[in-house]
Amino acid sequence: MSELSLLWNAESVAVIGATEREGALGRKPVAYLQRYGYPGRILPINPKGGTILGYQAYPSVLDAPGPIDLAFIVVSADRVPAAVDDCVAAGIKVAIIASSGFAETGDEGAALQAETVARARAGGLRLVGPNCIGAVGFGNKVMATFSPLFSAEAVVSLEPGGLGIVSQSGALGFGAASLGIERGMRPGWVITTGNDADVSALEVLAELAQEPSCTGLLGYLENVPDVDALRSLASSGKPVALLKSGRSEEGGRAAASHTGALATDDRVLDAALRQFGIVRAGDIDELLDAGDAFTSPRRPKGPRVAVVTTSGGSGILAADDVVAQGLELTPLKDETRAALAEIIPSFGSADNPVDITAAVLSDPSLFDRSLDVIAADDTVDMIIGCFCVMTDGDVDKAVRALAKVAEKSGKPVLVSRTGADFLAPNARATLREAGLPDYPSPARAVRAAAALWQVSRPRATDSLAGLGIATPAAELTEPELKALLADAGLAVPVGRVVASASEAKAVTDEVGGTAVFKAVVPGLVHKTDVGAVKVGVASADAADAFDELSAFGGAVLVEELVGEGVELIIGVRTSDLGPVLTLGLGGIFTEALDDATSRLLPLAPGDAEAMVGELRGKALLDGARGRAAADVPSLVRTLETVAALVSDWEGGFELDLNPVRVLESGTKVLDAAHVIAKEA
Ligand SMILES: CC(=O)SCCNC(=O)CCNC(=O)[C@H](O)C(C)(C)COP(=O)(O)OP(=O)(O)OC[C@H]1O[C@@H](n2cnc3c(N)ncnc32)[C@H](O)[C@@H]1OP(=O)(O)O
Repeated sequence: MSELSLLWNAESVAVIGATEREGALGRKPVAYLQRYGYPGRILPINPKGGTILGYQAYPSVLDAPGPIDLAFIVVSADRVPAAVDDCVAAGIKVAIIASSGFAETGDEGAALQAETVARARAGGLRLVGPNCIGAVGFGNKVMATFSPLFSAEAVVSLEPGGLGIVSQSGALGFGAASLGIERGMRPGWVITTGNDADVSALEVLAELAQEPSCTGLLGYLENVPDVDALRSLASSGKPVALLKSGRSEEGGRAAASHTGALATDDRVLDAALRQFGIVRAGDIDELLDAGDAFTSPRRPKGPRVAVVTTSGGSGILAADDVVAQGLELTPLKDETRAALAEIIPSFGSADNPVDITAAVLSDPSLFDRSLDVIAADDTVDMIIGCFCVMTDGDVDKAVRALAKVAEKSGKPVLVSRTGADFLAPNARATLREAGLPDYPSPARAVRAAAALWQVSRPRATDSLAGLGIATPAAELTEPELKALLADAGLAVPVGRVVASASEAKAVTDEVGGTAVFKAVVPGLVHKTDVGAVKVGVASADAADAFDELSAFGGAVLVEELVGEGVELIIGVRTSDLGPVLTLGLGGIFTEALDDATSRLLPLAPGDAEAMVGELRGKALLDGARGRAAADVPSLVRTLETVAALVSDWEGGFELDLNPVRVLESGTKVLDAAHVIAKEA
């Protein structure tokens, strides 16, 4: 058992700063442990000793009978380091520091925090917090918190479930948990980690994921997550949704390259979470909605959705959302549609979204018959039932049919129910008991379905091999970089650096009589903007072009004029999460088009192909408007080669291949720049 799991398995809890003083935060953990019937030992710590809420109090953890599994520290910040020393001396392995007054307050608090963490680490004590509201493991009734949530009757009588909620923000964590409980969710754990000074929220999530009874995890993070911890969390196989604040920092980071502008840390996090099969929630509702979807044990085998509705309007809204969320609205098989046409009234629709109409209210068998046919269609991976105003009686009938079909088919069934609770006061409970996630709008139901697909889709685990080419020691000029790219197996234009006008003419003739001339000036990234590139120089003009570009003070590169194709950018930059590969459409116009996709490296098989597929303008590669199709397989190989090339490079660089031109046959890197980032 890892020490972190003591947060919910502790058989003894010391409350340092426990007091009987009414209203004091140090009273609450003792009162909650007592009220919830904590079966372990409760050890109030207070210099005055005596008894607190009937329990023997001790002046220090060193005076209390050991072993002590968990300490909850709730004394003023200046007293915390000494309390931590005592915990170390008493052999305690995990302490929660609820006290505020640390890094969140400024430099002095940060120093106090660093000192506290250093003492704990030296003594083998893990610290949760400071500036948090504690941790709760419902199963073992470990209520190490002062959150007022636990004084509510609804929570005292809560039967614990398998959902874990972990939040850096204490108030938000318990606030979200309270909203979840109000909906009927049954969390098993709520853990808050405050400043994440030692133990991070992500580490707690990864630890909870190891609990056999944990069925899903929701997290709120403020810090940029550690990529290895994310990977290990993802590899647990438990469904996870994360809400990460700080999106607005997007674009705030100054970047030397186009890739830097396209792959901001927030976008990289989006890409990483997608890659790892973790849901990124946009707000608290979405987080809880995903949590509700996770509680159903059924997982979709694919992204194809059938919408069944009694309301044409909500069916159409759901269909729009299915597409917007990247799911697929299955057209259904011919035989399914034919069978539905026999069942559904003529004013309904046997096409997806399937409208069984309000006639179902007088003939509930319509539910069973139509759902049976839909669920049996193997082009259907998930079913979303969209209903509007319903009474409890209507809900009962729908739920019976929906639960039966979910059970029989093993396919997830989600419900959108647009109508007030006062019309159907028992509906929420009925749906929850039947294991059917229930949402107030088609958009929220579909978003939850997308979350379910995100955590269920197969993920490649192997990664592609590296090429073993070492990090360039310094920023390379374009010809040097192209030579390195060519060594790695990438196609670059034929050509070379020339030393004289006559050599410039000779190379122009060698490459076909018309060439591209470029000034080679170290540090000059956007050459076209300053006239340092001449495209389509004829042999007769080679000498003049050479003289003109020599004026930039560097060497001159003469290259073949590469034919028409689709221009893209391929870039790699190191982010807080590690190296990230970005593919963007548009070459030099890529920032304006903002059509880009990223993956953390290393790539797994299939990733490069998926990236190409994610471009909104992918149709350009397929040969839009009568143009020849571009060589997509060669583009995929190019991406994989770039990923393999940089796999052994150390952090702190940006590599821009821009433009990369995909031809009818082959893909060529027309220009490339390598920048060593100022701050690695
Ligand atoms: C909101 C969010 O989302 S996250 C933020 C979460 N955290 C918070 O909100 C906490 C904010 N408040 C604080 O940080 C405060 O400093 C608190 C609540 C931790 C402590 O407040 P104070 O009452 O000033 O603490 P203080 O250190 O004086 O003592 C508390 C009790 O511990 C006792 N105590 C003092 N020293 C010790 C010690 N070394 N060991 C044990 N008990 C001690 C005190 O005697 C007192 O008990 P008493 O009232 O019976 O005499």
